Amino acid sequence: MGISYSEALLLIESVAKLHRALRRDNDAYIELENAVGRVVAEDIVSPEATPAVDTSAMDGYAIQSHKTAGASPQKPARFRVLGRIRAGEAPWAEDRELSDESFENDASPCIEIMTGGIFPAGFDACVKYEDTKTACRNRNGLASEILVGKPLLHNANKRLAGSDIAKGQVVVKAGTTLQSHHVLPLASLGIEAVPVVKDPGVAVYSTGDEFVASEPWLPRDTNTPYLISALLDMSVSAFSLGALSDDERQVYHGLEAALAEGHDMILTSGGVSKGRFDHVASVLGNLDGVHIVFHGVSMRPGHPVLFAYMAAGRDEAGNPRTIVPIFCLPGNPGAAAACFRFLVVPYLRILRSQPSEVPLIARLQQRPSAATATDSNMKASVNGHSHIDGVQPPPLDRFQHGVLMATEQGELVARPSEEQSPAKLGPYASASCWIHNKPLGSSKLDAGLVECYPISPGKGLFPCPWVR
Ligand SMILES: Nc1nc2c(c(=O)[nH]1)N[C@H]1C(S)=C(S)[C@@H](COP(=O)(O)OP(=O)(O)OC[C@H]3O[C@@H](n4cnc5c(N)ncnc54)[C@H](O)[C@@H]3O)O[C@H]1N2
Ligand code: MOO
Repeated sequence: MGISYSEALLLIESVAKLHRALRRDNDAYIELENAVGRVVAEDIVSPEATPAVDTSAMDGYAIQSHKTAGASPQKPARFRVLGRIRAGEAPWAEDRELSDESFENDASPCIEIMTGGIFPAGFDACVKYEDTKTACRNRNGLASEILVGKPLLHNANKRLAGSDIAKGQVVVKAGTTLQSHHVLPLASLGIEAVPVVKDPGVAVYSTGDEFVASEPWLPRDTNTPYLISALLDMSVSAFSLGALSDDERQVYHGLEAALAEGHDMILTSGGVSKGRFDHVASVLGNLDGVHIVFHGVSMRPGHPVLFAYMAAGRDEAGNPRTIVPIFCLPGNPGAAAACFRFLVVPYLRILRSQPSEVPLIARLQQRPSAATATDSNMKASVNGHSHIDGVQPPPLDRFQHGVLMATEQGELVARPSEEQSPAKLGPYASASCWIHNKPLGSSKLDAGLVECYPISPGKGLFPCPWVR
């Protein structure tokens, strides 16, 4: 009958945490530009405050704002231009050569300044060119005196030193998957290399005679290409080990070889249910050092799923030196996909120090026919197990693919795909989310609300077409 999905997650978490602790030494620094897609291993802390100095946010004139108090178009404040500051120039020095113009009236000083120019000491605001009038020009035709027709606030159009990132601030948290937008603050701090988690290498086997041969009447292997691409989508290295036939000895030698090859994880699909040629569970039970954690989870699809690990070597404290987790996913492609998304992905996230995913909460748009069919299924059989033995099965978690949409009222709505059979793959082409229907009474959500996750594990954003 297996265990509940929440129990399975707890077991996965405990193995993954131990595995993570054993791999921590492999974290390394890599160049910022090459780190996009990688998971940050430890908090990245700002070594300094930015910007380093006060700069101008506009092209115009650095002035003392109090000199504009009471200014109006009829009674503008008058400034004489002492000089010019460009971006990239050293800070304005008091004794720098000033304009040789002689001024006939009692104007206040100002300095022409370009966006990004270092703000000169003693001036506290920048008046944009557009808000000034030129009163006099020098021999070169440049403004030597300007008029300002409205009051300016203290610090207007000025970027203050330290106003962006503070020294010691955590800029990117450990567990973040680095994306290009993170490069903006990191590059501004001069950070050229970042600490990243060593990505695991995952080996993938298909099982089944139907995938060893190639005949027109045989189905195509969909699970291995899917698993490889979903792993790559998460920036995890993935290798196909091909297909194993439904022969017990072949399965044994195939798994034994994969375990010896030093992969960080092994995924198989097929051969874990109750069929006469389903050898994966019995083979794993006979392999040295392999411990089966669970076989069977009360989830739909995917209930035959198996999770095991091989522990190798022991340190002085008795902890294994290496752990190789083995997820044996059910053969039906929809079941393999759901088990990957909701059992393997949580394991990989812990292994890479990523926080657990936070679902979007949406209103479930249930079709009347679907609700009736689900209810009757649930009554007849939970999880493929009938109640004839009188033992109550664990509560059932259901995972459906579908589309997540936002209404014009701003409400998120999850619409399950019409067809949810684990052998039908057409609906995946238009699905954008997984919908997690928790067992009755186990969800903290209001009735009618469900948790939704991106259909692709590596993407944090949902495509959200508007409902028309
Ligand atoms: N008596 C029972 N029979 C079945 C049960 C059960 O509880 N009692 N569970 C059903 C469920 S649910 C699933 S899911 C499947 C899983 O079975 P296996 O993991 O043993 O998978 P296979 O028997 O090898 O294959 C099942 C099905 O999936 C196709 N398949 C397998 N691998 C691939 C692949 N790489 N790419 C595409 N398709 C694949 C395979 O051809 C079969 O059609 O068991 C049910 N039976
Ligand atoms: O794992 Mo099966 O495909 O639940 O239906």
